[in-house]
Amino acid sequence: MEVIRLGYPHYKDKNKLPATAAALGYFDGVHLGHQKVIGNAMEIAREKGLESAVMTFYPHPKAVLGQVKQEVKHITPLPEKISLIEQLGVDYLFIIDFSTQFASLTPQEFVDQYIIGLNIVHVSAGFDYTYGRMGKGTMETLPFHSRGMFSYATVEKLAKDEEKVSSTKIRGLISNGLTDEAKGLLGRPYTTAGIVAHGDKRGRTIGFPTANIEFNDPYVLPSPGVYAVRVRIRGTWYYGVCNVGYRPTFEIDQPKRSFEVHIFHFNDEIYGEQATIEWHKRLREEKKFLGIEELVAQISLDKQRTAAYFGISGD
Ligand SMILES: Cc1cc2nc3c(=O)[nH]c(=O)nc-3n(C[C@H](O)[C@H](O)[C@H](O)COP(=O)(O)O)c2cc1C
Ligand SMILES: Nc1ncnc2c1ncn2[C@@H]1O[C@H](COP(=O)(O)OP(=O)(O)OP(=O)(O)O)[C@@H](O)[C@H]1O
Repeated sequence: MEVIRLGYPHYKDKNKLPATAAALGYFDGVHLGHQKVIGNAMEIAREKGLESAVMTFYPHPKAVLGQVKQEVKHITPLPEKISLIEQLGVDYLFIIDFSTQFASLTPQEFVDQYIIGLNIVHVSAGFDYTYGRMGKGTMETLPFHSRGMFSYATVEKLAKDEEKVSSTKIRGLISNGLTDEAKGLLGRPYTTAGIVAHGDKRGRTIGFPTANIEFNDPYVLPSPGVYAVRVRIRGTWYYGVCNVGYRPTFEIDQPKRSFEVHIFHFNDEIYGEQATIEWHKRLREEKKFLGIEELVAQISLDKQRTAAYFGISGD
């Protein structure tokens, strides 16, 4: 897949770009609804003998337009979005630098400069796609703005339990601990990539060594609790059980949520290495135990439940 980054204005010569069928949207999460839209563009590309493309934006429009104060939390920070779109088999990815100048283009200017001007000859987008200043352009206005220069397909809503599959919905599920439901809308388990940091080394003393994972990318993170997970280290997936939270039993008053995974059948020294957590099922809330013995008994149970969930041996 060729990645083409563009600003505003852009200086691409339309005649040097292949004719593409492109899917348009922000695509955080590359969820099943997004896959339907991208799949539609790829199918039409095949039928019409075009290259397939996706057009997305960076950073998030809400961050640029000042609708959210903090950094926008993502299901898939940009590198992961790129890799997932590539895995779908898309030929070209246009990433437009979303600036206030770009956002102030009228719908017609956006269409002229970023659709017709990029040699996109077919557009696939969802029923609720909007474009141009204040999102004034919609799939109803697209025929008018197209000037007859490209074809278009409106992809119908993909819903689950009568609710639209959306990035917003999935972010809500993850931050409420419903990672198994998020899996059903993403079409794959939710993953977050981080680095193994030094913890307090208390885990070893209680018989359950843990890897303390720090996430530097702006991920939506699961709520406090204990989760059945898989962890990828040096290219190998392991099963594990992860505690998310503040470890109230130790009354350490830590301000930051920690992510500690006890990895099954694993003893290597991995500080500073990359670790990707694949979030499966939340098993329980994080609790304050009266003593270490109670905590240890509970962690043994958590391990057993995790093993049962994955259908593996619990030793
Ligand atoms: C599966 C699992 C469940 C845990 N559940 C809790 C809990 O409910 N409450 C709590 O205070 N700590 C809980 N812990 C966190 C332990 O307190 C933590 O692993 C210990 O403090 C070691 O941390 P350290 O290696 O950073 O020193 C859990 C840890 C694991 C691995
Ligand atoms: N469930 C869905 N069914 C059909 N099309 C969808 C669906 N979800 C998104 N799309 C389309 O996919 C493209 C990307 O959408 P967008 O990035 O806005 O995702 P979203 O999940 O709708 O996000 P948000 O929750 O922020 O509204 C758009 O063309 C949009 O219309």
